[in-house]
Amino acid sequence: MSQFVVGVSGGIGSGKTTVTNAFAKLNVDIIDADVIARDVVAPGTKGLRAIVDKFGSQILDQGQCLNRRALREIIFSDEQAKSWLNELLHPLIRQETLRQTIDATSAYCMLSVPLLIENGSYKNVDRVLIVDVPESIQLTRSMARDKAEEALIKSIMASQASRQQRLEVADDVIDNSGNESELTKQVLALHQRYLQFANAVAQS
Ligand SMILES: CC(C)(COP(=O)(O)OP(=O)(O)OC[C@H]1O[C@@H](n2cnc3c(N)ncnc32)[C@H](O)[C@@H]1O)[C@@H](O)C(=O)NCCC(=O)NCCS
Ligand SMILES: Nc1ncnc2c1ncn2[C@@H]1O[C@H](COP(=O)(O)OP(=O)(O)OP(=O)(O)O)[C@@H](O)[C@H]1O
Repeated sequence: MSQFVVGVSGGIGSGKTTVTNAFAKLNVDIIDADVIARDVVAPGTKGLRAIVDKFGSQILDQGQCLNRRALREIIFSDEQAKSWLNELLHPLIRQETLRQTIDATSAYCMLSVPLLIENGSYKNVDRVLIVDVPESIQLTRSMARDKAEEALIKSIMASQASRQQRLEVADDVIDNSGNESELTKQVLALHQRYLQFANAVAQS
């Protein structure tokens, strides 16, 4: 198991995946809750069976996989449906996240969790890294990436912690309002810092 765990979070479209991809290039093991959230509803899983029982087979696409866009539109306009989905998936995601964290072998590893603040899991990591951009950038980048309506992205943002709440628990902040080369500089500096922390823990 890695000696040191950095929890990474940020609102929708802030750049978590872009940031963790940059750390992965430096051979840091990444455990990504969004990726795990997809695995636990893959065809044949009990997660997908429960979703089909609840919403009917119209929630599947033609290839019998989960139609994620359709489910996204349901849960971010129906509070009860969102709570139901969270209660189904969050324990499954937590269990698999823990398993992958134990398996990580890099000097330090990164746990990328969109809801790190909301679900309290920031208390279980050694350090909290927040990827920060103004809300206007979250909105434009998410809309461009997902070809989504402004109202949908705004309703997802409203269901997440605020920028202020995230910054309050941050140990480190990446400002991702600039271009990718400005991002890379910040990643390289933090990588050196995290290696030092991991070494200090290993020697203690
Ligand atoms: C609703 C789903 C099917 C939409 O899938 P889609 O491929 O369109 O989006 P994706 O999974 O890439 O999520 C995009 C972003 O939406 C936000 N988001 C997703 N789920 C939630 C949630 N339950 N609450 C608040 N924000 C969320 C996060 O910022 C996430 O990074 C999917 O997000 C999902 O299964 N959500 C429930 C599980 C969950 O809470 N995942 C995120 C935290 S682990
Ligand atoms: N510095 C940047 N400049 C321009 N575009 C960027 C930058 N960083 C990220 N992006 C783009 O913004 C979009 C959102 O980034 P990314 O997918 O990494 O965010 P995320 O936090 O993982 O999002 P989500 O919460 O929705 O999973 C992507 O299309 C990405 O390519």
